Amino acid sequence: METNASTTATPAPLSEPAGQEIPRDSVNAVPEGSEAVGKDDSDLDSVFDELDDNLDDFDQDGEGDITRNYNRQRPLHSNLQKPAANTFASVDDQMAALSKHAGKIRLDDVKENQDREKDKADRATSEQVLDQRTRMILYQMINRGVVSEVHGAISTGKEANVYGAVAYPDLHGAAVQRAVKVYKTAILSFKDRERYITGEHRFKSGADKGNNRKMVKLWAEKEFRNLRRIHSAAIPCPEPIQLKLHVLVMGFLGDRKGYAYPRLRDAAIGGDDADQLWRQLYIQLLGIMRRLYQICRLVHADLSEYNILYNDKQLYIIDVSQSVEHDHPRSLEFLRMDIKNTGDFFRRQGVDTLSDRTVFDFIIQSAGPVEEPSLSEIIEQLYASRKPSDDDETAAAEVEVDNEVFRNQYIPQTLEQVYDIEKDAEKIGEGEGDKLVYRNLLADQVVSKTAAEEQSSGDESDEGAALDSQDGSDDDESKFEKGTPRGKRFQDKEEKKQHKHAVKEAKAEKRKEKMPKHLKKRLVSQTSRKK
Ligand SMILES: Nc1ncnc2c1ncn2[C@@H]1O[C@H](COP(=O)(O)OP(=O)(O)OP(=O)(O)O)[C@@H](O)[C@H]1O
Ligand SMILES: [Mg+2]
Repeated sequence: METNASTTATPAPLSEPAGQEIPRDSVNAVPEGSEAVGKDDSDLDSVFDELDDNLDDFDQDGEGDITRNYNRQRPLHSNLQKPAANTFASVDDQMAALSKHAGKIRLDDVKENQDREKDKADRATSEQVLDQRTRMILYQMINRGVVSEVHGAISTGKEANVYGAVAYPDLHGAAVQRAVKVYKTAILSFKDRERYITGEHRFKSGADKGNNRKMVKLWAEKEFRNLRRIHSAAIPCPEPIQLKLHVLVMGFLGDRKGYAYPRLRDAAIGGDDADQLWRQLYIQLLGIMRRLYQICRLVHADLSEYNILYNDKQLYIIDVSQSVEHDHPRSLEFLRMDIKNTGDFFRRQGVDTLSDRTVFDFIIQSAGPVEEPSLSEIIEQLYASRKPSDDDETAAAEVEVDNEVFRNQYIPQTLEQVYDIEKDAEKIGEGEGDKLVYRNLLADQVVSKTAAEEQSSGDESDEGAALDSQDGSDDDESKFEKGTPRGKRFQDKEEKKQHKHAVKEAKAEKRKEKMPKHLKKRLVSQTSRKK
């Protein structure tokens, strides 16, 4: 049956079925460090190593509709490869069969965004731009109906190209736009990206620096998983649709004609109420950042006006391949960078921004709401509680100074990294724990697990599961306000306020006397080590 030697050498099919962990170390039959693409058939084995999962692929992430639609659509694809035939076909045969889709990849069909400068050189045929493996993956996706046609590049970047695509998920339905992100496999810039992977528990096996192709696959995987989480948390972002090696298909953020929404940087926001809208968008973004952190347990780590798309008063988060878990050893540092970059941008638009420190605390503080409109209300309260200054200029200068200090402050991520534990412990003992930059991470703040964490804990194996936190923010808060009686008895506002005040005072009193257990433990062990 198998006449072709290269097929005999094909490794056992590695499937990436629906909603399951994507294998971290899936082995491609690619020699280490090999970058030449399409040299021989064995090089394409990894593309064809999932021959029998044609239909399963559609069922990921609760994409049951797509499966149904696809099945309904099957008669249309009269010349579809049958899974059984597929399984035994040689790579050559499959390539020949799939190549019939060549005409459906028309990269010269570029939808240019008026605001985006696009070089003529970007327009190119798929043969010139896409390597053979990428083309095969796209043909396979076309064969399976994930996309029907791939059009021109929406963006050509250093690390990835994003193409517009069209799909017909419904038999007689309208076309839907999709975006296909193709990571470039022969790039060096991925090398600096290791810092995002190292320390990430989801990628314990780490990055194999010797093999760019594996590295790039890891990035695509990371982006796909992060998108799933973010999308499940109902944070506006592209819907993750399918991943195959270094090719990621996602929902298209743009209009029906195939024009992508502009990046926030290019958004045409003008008119009389522009200032108000910019402020509104700033507040919206702070809420998104908090939700990312608290619900998705992620820090974007490359958040800026370049990785946010804008349409109709709504921000969309994109480009999340480098996003890290909040227990990543450098996540707080990345968060601080995100706060700085986005804050700088909004300040340039004339928005009166909060200080970086205030934003940082707002994002990482586990207590408090994670849903709108409560999020925006809290932010307004943060504005209202700012120290009054004589004039705007003084206020801005003060914020600038505080930002500088904050940006240069050392942020310990774990107690292991606390620079001078004795001194910090003393501060806490003297009731000055509030001055510590990591105060929101101390045991008395992170009471046990937060509601958000409870909701999302264990979702590693079920990333697609809804990280549902839609229930009222009051409920969320109640979980944090340990010991705060709620209900009718406290409905009276004044009484409630007094009670809150009393609890706060009692807590402060307690803090004065009590050193957090883990700090104490560490102190004790340190002292005993010294002896
Ligand atoms: N789902 C999408 N819908 C519409 N446009 C998209 C989508 N995803 C990405 N884009 C467009 O493609 C551009 C690049 O995407 P992205 O930021 O994810 O890639 P990148 O990793 O930054 O690539 P590079 O760093 O190589 O430029 C975005 O600025 C955006 O204009
Ligand atoms: Mg980007």
